[in-house]
Amino acid sequence: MQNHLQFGQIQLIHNAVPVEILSELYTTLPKIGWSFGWNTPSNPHSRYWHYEIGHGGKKNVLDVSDKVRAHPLPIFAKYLDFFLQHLAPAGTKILRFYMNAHTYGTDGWPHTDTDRPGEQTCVLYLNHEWKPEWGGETVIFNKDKEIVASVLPKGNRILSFPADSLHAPRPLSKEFEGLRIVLVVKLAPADLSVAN
Ligand SMILES: O=C(O)CCC(=O)C(=O)O
Ligand SMILES: [Fe+2]
Repeated sequence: MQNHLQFGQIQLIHNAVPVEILSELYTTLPKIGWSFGWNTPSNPHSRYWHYEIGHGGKKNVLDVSDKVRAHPLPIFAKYLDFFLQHLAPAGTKILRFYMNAHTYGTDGWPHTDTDRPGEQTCVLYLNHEWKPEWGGETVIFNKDKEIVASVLPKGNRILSFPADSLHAPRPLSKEFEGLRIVLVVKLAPADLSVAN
């Protein structure tokens, strides 16, 4: 089914990306110059690894697709085009586009991605293999701060959820010796007012 991503829903899309795009992403990952120190305003002390592609911050309401397409590594434009053509509803705007990575000890923290209602976050997981004992789930909370979704970061799945809902990447266990990598795209629907 095409363009089945729905704003306002929590959705987990399996085998989300075609194998050509996925394998190019995997071969690109070792070339990424990660920088350490990214954090979420809800806890500036909880820092982790980050690689910026779209250069849109939390307050951004403008489409950053052109910046993604201008990135020197062409795979990000390929992912973006696939995403817009096959997953996102017509007219979707791309507000943010980046990669994050966590190692053991660099805990995620509960946060919202925006205060503006109607936007959506899509997390593509980029670890080939994931074992339950490694932890690192993404959890999503409801308004009563109860967990309503908990998803293991298995490669080639996209978790899509309303960007103003509280969520967190959970800590990794000491057994996990690698990088837990995600490519995150934040979206606004075609008809969303950008007045706020
Ligand atoms: O890594 C995750 O599971 C979630 C990422 C996230 O919440 C974010 O980048 O805003
Ligand atoms: Fe987030």
